[in-house]
Amino acid sequence: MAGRRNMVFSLRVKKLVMSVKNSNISVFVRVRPTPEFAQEIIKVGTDNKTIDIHLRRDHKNDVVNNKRQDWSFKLDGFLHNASQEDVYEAVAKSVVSKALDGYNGTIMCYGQTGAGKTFTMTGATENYKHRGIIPRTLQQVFREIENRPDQAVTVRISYLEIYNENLFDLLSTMPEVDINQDTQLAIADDSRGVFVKGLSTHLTRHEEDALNLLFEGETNRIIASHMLNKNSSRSHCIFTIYLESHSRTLSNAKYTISKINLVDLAGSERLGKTGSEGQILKEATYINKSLSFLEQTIIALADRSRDHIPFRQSKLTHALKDSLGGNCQTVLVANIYGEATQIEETLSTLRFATRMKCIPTECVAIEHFDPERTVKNLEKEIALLKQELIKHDILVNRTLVNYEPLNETQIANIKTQVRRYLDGSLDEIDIVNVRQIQEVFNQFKVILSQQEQEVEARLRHKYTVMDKSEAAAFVAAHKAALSDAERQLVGEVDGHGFGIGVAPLSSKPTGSLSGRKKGKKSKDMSSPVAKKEAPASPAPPKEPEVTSPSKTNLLTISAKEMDSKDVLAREQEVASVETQQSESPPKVEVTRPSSPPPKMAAFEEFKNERGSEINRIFKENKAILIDRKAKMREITQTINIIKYGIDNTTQALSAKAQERENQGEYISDEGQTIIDEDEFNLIVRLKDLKKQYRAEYDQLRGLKAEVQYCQRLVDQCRQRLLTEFDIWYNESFLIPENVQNVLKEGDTIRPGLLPVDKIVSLCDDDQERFEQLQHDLFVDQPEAFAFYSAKIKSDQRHNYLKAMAKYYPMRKKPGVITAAVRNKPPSVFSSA
Ligand SMILES: Nc1ncnc2c1ncn2[C@@H]1O[C@H](COP(=O)(O)OP(=O)(O)OP(=O)(O)O)[C@@H](O)[C@H]1O
Repeated sequence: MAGRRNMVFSLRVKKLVMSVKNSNISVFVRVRPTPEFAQEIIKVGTDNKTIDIHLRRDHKNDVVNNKRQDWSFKLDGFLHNASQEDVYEAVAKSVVSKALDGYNGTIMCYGQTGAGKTFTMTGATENYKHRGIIPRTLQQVFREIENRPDQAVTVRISYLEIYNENLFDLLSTMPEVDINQDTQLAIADDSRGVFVKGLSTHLTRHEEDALNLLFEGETNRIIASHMLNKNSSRSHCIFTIYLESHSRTLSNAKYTISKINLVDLAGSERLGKTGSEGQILKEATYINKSLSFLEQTIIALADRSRDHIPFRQSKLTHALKDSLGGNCQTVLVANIYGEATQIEETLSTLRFATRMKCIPTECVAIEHFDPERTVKNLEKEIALLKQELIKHDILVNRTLVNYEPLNETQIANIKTQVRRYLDGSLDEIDIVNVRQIQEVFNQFKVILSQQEQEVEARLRHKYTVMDKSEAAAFVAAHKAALSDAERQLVGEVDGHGFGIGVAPLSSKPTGSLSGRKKGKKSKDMSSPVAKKEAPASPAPPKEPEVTSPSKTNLLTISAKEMDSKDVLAREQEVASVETQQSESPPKVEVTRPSSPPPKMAAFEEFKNERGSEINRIFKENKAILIDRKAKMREITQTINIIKYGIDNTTQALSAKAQERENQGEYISDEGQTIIDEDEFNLIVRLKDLKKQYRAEYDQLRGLKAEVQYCQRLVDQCRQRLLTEFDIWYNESFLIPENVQNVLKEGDTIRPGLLPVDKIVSLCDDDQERFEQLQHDLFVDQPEAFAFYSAKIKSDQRHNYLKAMAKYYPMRKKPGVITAAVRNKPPSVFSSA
């Protein structure tokens, strides 16, 4: 479990996992030498790994378990009467060796007080042979370092004591430790793993340095036990060796970090047995607690289904978090007494050891990368590759190619080249190197994105942008409203369905059934519908003045063209309006009809009025379409005639050939077949016919493309005409004029695009109030009219904007661009 968690960690920090070793914690049992070894009770298997405990019923300790007599434990080795060296060989040697390869290692001694834990871990100082695992480990570490000349290994050491849940730095007395530093130790746990905050670590270059630290720690342990009145054997001690191994080859940026924890646990005997009290009781309580937490942690670690491991329950388990299985080679030495009298604690120790053995390990060596070395290596590599490239260029006669990053001048040059290439003044852009190619593409991208922005800006300027749902609603409404007119008035390709007449804006009729504002727009009161609604029309409509472009050129309604036409038209109209305002006598005010006219009649008027220009284009395009179709028919007929001629001639030739065959062929001296004149003429004719056929067919193909193109233009015109009509109709008959006036200043929305019911309902109340005010004020205070009028208009405007709030964002969003062109005159809402 812990191993899996460690794996996740290592991947997160992007280190390289060299190899994974899956196994369990190794457990050895070491018996303290005794002449009274209980041979009948403790039996060791021939494999030296199996330990059987057999208790006789009459044994005085059978109170331990009077039901069970036999226990069997399977461990990794039984060390009886083993020398310190043998113990080290069996327990520690490979762990230490692996630590230098980057694997973490932990060796731990567990057992009852006096069973030999400290002897095993630290050993005795009187006799060199009795030195324990720690001094031997230090020796092995420095020897192995000496044997690895290609590696630069740094060794650091710390020594921690945990006594009654308090942490002590056993090396805090070393001269290099800053005594002013906060000595409060705390176990911390972050992405680097577990460490003790405030614990001093000491760089050591020799075995002797390291041993000094060990002894300093041991001494401090004893002194502290006197000063603080604590029993040194009642604490847990963790001696840690930190290793960091770099390659001496500078080009190798990989390095490993590992640590070896050497743990001497406090005596594990049970509280009840000691019958202790006071200080001893307190110590025993802490030890028991921490050891039982250790046991719980071990049980949890052994259970692969457990997600949570209670490491933080005690200082000991927390400090050993990354040393108990997981990404660590862990070895436990279970120290026991050999005497029968201690069998109870021996059994307890063996049970603990067996549980420990179940903890899985997934030991991983992690390679780190030294960033400085990596950068240096890459720089070297780049320099080398550049040299290679220069040599290569010389060999293929490509001199003076620069591989450095492009400077601003070079980029500007490339930009100019790309622009010239795009406008056609440069045929090719010579390839120089990869950087230049990349910059060329980059410039293409820049230009493309600039153009996209420009196009979008132009479209936004020209069209009202609606979001899709609005557009769909609009189209549906549009279709419904115009279905009658559409069926009857548009869509006939022969051109008879439209009353097309083009009236220049300057010569617009003066009256209109739409009853629009005086001076804003000419009114055509002579239209049939208008006559019904307003019979006193003052002027008949003028004949439209057609200024058609050359018939040989197709008329398109590309956005650009329409723009220019619209601008021209608007300018003309403005001029016309100004002229009317300054020169013409005031026209008779024509009021808007109380109910909107039928759309069919209105459409006729529209085509003569605002829609005249587009109607003209539509008509001309359709005329061209009809002409091209007629030509297509003609050519098709011609082709059919030629085909008929080809078939006949081919038949005649076959007959001639058959005749020749029947009569016997004449062969010339050169071996060629001789034919008569008729046959010769037939061949010539067939050739001519085929030539004609090909020519006519090519012409037909061209015409076909032309017809398709014309058809598209006609369709576009038709659609545009309908859309404009719709807007015009709404503005002219459905949307109250005051609403249009109010919105005139806002100038960004055309009312023809909005659902009419919404517009009307917006201003009903305001309109009523306004009329009432007008009435009252004109009577009493005519001079206040402007003020109140402005106020009312402002209120109306705000009401409108409030109601329209939901329409505003949609114009900012990219969406469907509708054909509601804003720059067609005259609309109080339209703007260029
Ligand atoms: N294998 C051994 N060979 C010789 N002497 C030993 C051996 N094991 C233990 N002893 C001796 O037994 C005594 C108690 O051993 P030690 O202090 O190592 O026990 P301990 O388990 O560490 O006890 P504590 O829990 O009190 O620290 C010491 O005097 C030690 O020298």
